[in-house]
Amino acid sequence: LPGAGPLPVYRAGKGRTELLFVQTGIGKVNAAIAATLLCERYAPDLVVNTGCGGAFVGSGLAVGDLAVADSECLADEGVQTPAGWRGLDLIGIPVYEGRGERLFNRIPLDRDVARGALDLATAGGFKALMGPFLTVSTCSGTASQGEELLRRFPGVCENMEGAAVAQVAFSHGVPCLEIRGISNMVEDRDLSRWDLKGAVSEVQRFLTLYLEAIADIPRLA
Ligand SMILES: O=C(O)c1cccc(C(=O)CC[C@H]2O[C@@H](n3cnc4c(=O)[nH]cnc43)[C@H](O)[C@@H]2O)c1
Repeated sequence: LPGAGPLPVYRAGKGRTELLFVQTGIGKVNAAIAATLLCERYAPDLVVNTGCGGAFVGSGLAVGDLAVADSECLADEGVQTPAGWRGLDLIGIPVYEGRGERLFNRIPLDRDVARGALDLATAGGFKALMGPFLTVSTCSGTASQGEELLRRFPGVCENMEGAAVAQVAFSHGVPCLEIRGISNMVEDRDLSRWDLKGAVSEVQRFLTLYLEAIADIPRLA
């Protein structure tokens, strides 16, 4: 299908449902480009954002679990003041303004869609939890950075794309689901404790089930 430059769009699906796939690449800019392309060119009924993420200690999540976002957050967009970090409300300029809403750091997601995905995951035997996600530009490689982020905002896991996709979908009025496999804990960086492949394959296993459930298509696998 027509993509944008190096960003191809793949189509799949049978019956009345069309599934479009884009690999965003890492970070908020790539994610926003991909989400904008999908929303502008294809007017989807739902955007699903997936990948892996790092779980905060104390969230109840462990490596290999699934995390469903009930909201997203631009967790490092703000001001470093002598008295500590402050969010965009200090500047007073929202990242989005429209439909009676002024969004600073927190980006809403569709709670019914999130709840539906969580219920399906739980019923399907996945270990899954729902909560707020934090999006960062710098992957937290220390436990103290994780604690700093949780002083700013509540969160169960961090990632590097979610708030961008959520903001683009929200501004287009398209519901958005974000679900990630947990690849690591937010702790002092130790790659021997990470499982990127396991996290991605677990969330892909769930999404196969999810797409069969929401779309009018025969079994995908
Ligand atoms: O620290 C490293 O050397 C390293 C090696 C491989 C991959 C990474 C990543 O940070 C993957 C980033 C990618 O995955 C998401 N992700 C996964 N865990 C985290 C995290 O703890 N904090 C933020 N993002 C994470 C993220 O959305 C990226 O797409 C690092």
